[in-house]
Amino acid sequence: MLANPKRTKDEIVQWIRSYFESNGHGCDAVVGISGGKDSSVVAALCVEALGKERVVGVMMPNGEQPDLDDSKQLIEFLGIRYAYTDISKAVSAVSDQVALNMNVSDQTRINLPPRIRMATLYAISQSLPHGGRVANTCNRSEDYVGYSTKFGDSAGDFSPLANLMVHEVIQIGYELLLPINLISKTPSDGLCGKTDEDNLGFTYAHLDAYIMYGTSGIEEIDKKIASMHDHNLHKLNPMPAYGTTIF
Ligand SMILES: Nc1ncnc2c1ncn2[C@@H]1O[C@H](COP(=O)(O)OP(=O)(O)OC[C@H]2O[C@@H]([n+]3cccc(C(=O)O)c3)[C@H](O)[C@@H]2O)[C@@H](O)[C@H]1O
Ligand SMILES: Nc1ncnc2c1ncn2[C@@H]1O[C@H](COP(=O)(O)OP(=O)(O)OP(=O)(O)O)[C@@H](O)[C@H]1O
Repeated sequence: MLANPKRTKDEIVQWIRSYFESNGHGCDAVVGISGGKDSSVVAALCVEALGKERVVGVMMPNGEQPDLDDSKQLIEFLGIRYAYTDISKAVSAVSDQVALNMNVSDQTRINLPPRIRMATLYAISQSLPHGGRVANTCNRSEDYVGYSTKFGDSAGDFSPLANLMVHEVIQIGYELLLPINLISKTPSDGLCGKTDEDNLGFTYAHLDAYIMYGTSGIEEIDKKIASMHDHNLHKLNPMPAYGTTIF
């Protein structure tokens, strides 16, 4: 629990400002807007840091998206510029070509859309007149167990929420006065139709308790979290490389 959400919010806003001063002077922040709390909070933080003129929200439905109105609501609420790109043709083009060679696995079906979204965000970012920097919207809880697609939604140029657990992101959302329906929405990856908590097999409350206190209070869940953490650390660590790298 953040002791002082306003202070943390102000610190992140300042951090985003400094990031852009040294890494993207004059360019725009590009945020994929799913209509969930993470992208809503990231977009709002960028607006506070850079001004609404320098934030571009990108809606990327994979065909029909039942909660598209939530993305539109956020974009309207913040008054930011936006782009709309239906990724379904790109997703099926890649998957159809793979299918000519082998069976397309469920793992591929789940992770291809976030990777196409990543490519889309960079395509938009690099086409902006003043250039852009792509926001990563992952939070600490998701990162802890690797609940993201490697080089998909785990990618980005800067990551404002990487050190905030889910319940802390919600606190920041309230601090930013974002619409309650977006902040309190049940998290889902929008990929397989299940909620995050169904997929994970534990709640974010369990996960955040484990991160804070070393236990969720349930031994079986603790083992699962520890195992996911170990198995997915490769998503956060730099890519192993042969030899000694000199930069
Ligand atoms: N030990 C290791 N060292 C280095 N690399 C390793 C590795 N093990 C796998 N890999 C590589 O990583 C790949 C697997 O990683 P990845 O492609 O990410 O796939 P994976 O971890 O299997 O799946 C991603 C999970 O994240 C969930 N997700 C995705 C996107 C957004 C959200 C959300 O709600 O925010 C959730 C999704 O539902 C799914 O459960 C393997 O194919 C392999 O290339
Ligand atoms: N349909 C979409 N349109 C635009 N961006 C998307 C879309 N789906 C996912 N994204 C981007 O990928 C990130 C991860 O999305 P995901 O749906 O997996 O949920 P999440 O981690 O719970 O995030 P959020 O709370 O923002 O929904 C989002 O924060 C957003 O930036």
